[in-house]
Amino acid sequence: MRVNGVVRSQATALRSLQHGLNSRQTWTRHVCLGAPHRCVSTAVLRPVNVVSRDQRIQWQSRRHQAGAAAAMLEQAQAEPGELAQQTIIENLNPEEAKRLSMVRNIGIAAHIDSGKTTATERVLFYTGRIHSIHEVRGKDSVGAKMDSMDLEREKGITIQSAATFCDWVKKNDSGEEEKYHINLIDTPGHIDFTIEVERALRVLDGAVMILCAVSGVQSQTITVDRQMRRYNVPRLSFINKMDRMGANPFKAVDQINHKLRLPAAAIQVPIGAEDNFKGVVDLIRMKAIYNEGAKGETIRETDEIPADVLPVAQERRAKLIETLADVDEEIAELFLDEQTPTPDQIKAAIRRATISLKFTPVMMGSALADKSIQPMLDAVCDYLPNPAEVENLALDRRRQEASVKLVPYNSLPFVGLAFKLEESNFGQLTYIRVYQGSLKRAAVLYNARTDKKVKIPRIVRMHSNEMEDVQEVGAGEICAVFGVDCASGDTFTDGQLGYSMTSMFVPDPVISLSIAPKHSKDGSNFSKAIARFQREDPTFRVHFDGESQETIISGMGELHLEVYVERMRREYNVDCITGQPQVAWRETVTESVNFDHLLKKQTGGAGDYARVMGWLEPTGSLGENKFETQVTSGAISEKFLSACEKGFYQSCEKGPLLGHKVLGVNMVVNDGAIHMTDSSDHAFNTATQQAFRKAFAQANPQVLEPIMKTTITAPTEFQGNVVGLLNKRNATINDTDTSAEDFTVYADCSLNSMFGFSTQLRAATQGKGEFGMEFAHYSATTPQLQRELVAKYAKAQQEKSKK
Ligand SMILES: Nc1nc2c(ncn2[C@@H]2O[C@H](COP(=O)(O)OP(=O)(O)OP(=O)(O)O)[C@@H](O)[C@H]2O)c(=O)[nH]1
Repeated sequence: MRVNGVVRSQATALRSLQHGLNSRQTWTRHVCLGAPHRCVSTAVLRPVNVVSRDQRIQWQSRRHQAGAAAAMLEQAQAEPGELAQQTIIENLNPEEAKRLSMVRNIGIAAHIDSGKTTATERVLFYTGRIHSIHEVRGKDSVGAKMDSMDLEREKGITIQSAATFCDWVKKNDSGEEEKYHINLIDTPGHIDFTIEVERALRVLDGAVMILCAVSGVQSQTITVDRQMRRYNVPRLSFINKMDRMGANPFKAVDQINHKLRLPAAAIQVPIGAEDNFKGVVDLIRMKAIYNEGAKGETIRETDEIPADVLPVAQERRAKLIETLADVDEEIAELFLDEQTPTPDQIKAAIRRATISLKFTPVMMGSALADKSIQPMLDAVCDYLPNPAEVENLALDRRRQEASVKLVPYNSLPFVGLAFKLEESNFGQLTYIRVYQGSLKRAAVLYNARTDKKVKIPRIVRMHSNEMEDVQEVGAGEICAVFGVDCASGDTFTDGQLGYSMTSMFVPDPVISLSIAPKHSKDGSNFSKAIARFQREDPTFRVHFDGESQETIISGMGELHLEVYVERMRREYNVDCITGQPQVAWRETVTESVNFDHLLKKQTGGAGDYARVMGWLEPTGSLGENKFETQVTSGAISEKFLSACEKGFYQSCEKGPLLGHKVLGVNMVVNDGAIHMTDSSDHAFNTATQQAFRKAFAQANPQVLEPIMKTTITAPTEFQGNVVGLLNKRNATINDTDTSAEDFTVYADCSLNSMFGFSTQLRAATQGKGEFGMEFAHYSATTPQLQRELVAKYAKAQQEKSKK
């Protein structure tokens, strides 16, 4: 309570200081509110009227920030979760609150080919960041700004997320122009590049989820939905491709409600559709909005809603209010009192409900036809949170990992997260989200993981593959820095705080293949490329299999690995030979088995002697392996025990059944014996590995296979065919959503059974079906498959040993 007492008295002092500042007192007061002497004292400095007004404001703001910052830090640490950050900021520093209220950090995420890059191109054009529009796979062969990699432009897909920023000038409710600063990340749609979406959503405050007006919620929309939920990201939905034949935005709205189980309502209705799509009606203000000019750059708003659209607009407006009443108390009360909310009340309710993740407002347009992108930008500013409205937590390593709120306040000690690494022509580029404090050029930061100091020589703001140097980046913003050696997901502080932020979810790779450079002269470039890709992409893993003498790369899917092989050729001039893609099998044990193993080689010269005893057992979960020592007799020294531990973990890298990794195994060493001269680290390491192999074979070992959460969507007439395909693959169907036109099946399928599925699905649905897969968990294979795999591996081993 004492802590709270101090905080409360500081808050009171700050309120009176605030009051003083607001009433523009003639004398400044010196305020000191930090530990260890927390004091509030007044001291006459000098009459303010002898300095310029600007300087006075600067002083007041600086002094105010220092005091306020100290109190806020104290409060954020003492009472995590108790005060809304918005309240802290608004109460303590109106200038900071104003700055932050004009910042939006957003991502654009969607199913493949929904138009994310095309929409982003319009956003950049309308905000003046680019001066002409280029299409994805457009005839001018330039390609969209955000698909800067050659391979992206050729394939017409986004492979890497690209960051950019722009300023959007928007009229507020009083008709005044306000400039919003938007940091934007365009993410790939393919599940193979899902880490790009994960890390973007980890650091963004809001997102625009794009859907296709014809296809609605698709398999990858469901994955993106899951990812947005994982990081609590509020979102707007934008139904794109309203110009396409068969566009049906209301079907998509229903699907968001039913398939994603997220309350959604249209806040616009279309004027015309398909070729005749002209614009939208804003249901909040009941105005028709049209894009005019060669590239839709001029917005014309009118009160005249076409007569044929008016009934739909009225009906959908009523539906919007009804949906809001379900998720917002203020609207619910008005609804119960049979009052019609005002446009301001509706907007405020949409903002509250969107930020609290209870609702998504749905907009519609056509990026390709340059329609309705500007209202989407207005909505980003109106309904998505600013950095101060999002709760970001860190763990305080100096206080038993207590969780603390980060406050996006420039004068607080710096905390930032390195969320993405990228090699550039000027060296390694590290993308950082600044959560607290500001980042200045030449600042010295500490890496919370390694405790190493780094100096920041250069800070840039990214605009796809171009960059703009800046001296400082404020709290709540996104930037990139050069010259920082770190891993993706590292936290940086200025050394004052022992904070560390939780990182993003990194899915396990599920597919692997062997790879080698075609020509031995390319060895060094090959290694360089492999090292770089691994540093940049945590889902791309590489290991060298000593036995087969092969380099094995693993990733999220065939396309993922294909892209890296292709990038080696283009960017490093290395042609590669690759093996067949293989499932990333795992191995485990299902029973507990005791072991007592003696390694004894004492025939002349220095010998090897080590005896290890204990047991091998399943950990109970298919997670990390564990090694325990319970040697009470002193039979094995600590030094040799750590050699045993090493031997155990080495064994887990290459399981005895198939040579794949071992999961969920616990090895306990509780006794053993040493020899005065012949025992060594090497002997204990080897003895442990031998004991492991023997015990593993007796502990009813089991091959595990990756099970994929699979979502398949197709027109309803093909439901029977699709279910038939799944049954053939022994899939477990968990759920089905059926509508008049299409259906979605949610199933668990083993990855091994899904090779070639896309071709068969295409054949079974006349090319109209699509599917998405995401790793769910490992599960035991059938005994028959296990026998086949083990036999195949044993045969391959025998052949190798004959050579
Ligand atoms: N008819 C129509 N086509 C569109 C529209 N927006 C985008 N497209 C087309 O859809 C295709 C995919 O567009 P992209 O912008 O690359 O889609 P994306 O979501 O960024 O794609 P990935 O990042 O690869 O998942 C391109 O051929 C676009 O020209 C639209 O509003 N109407």
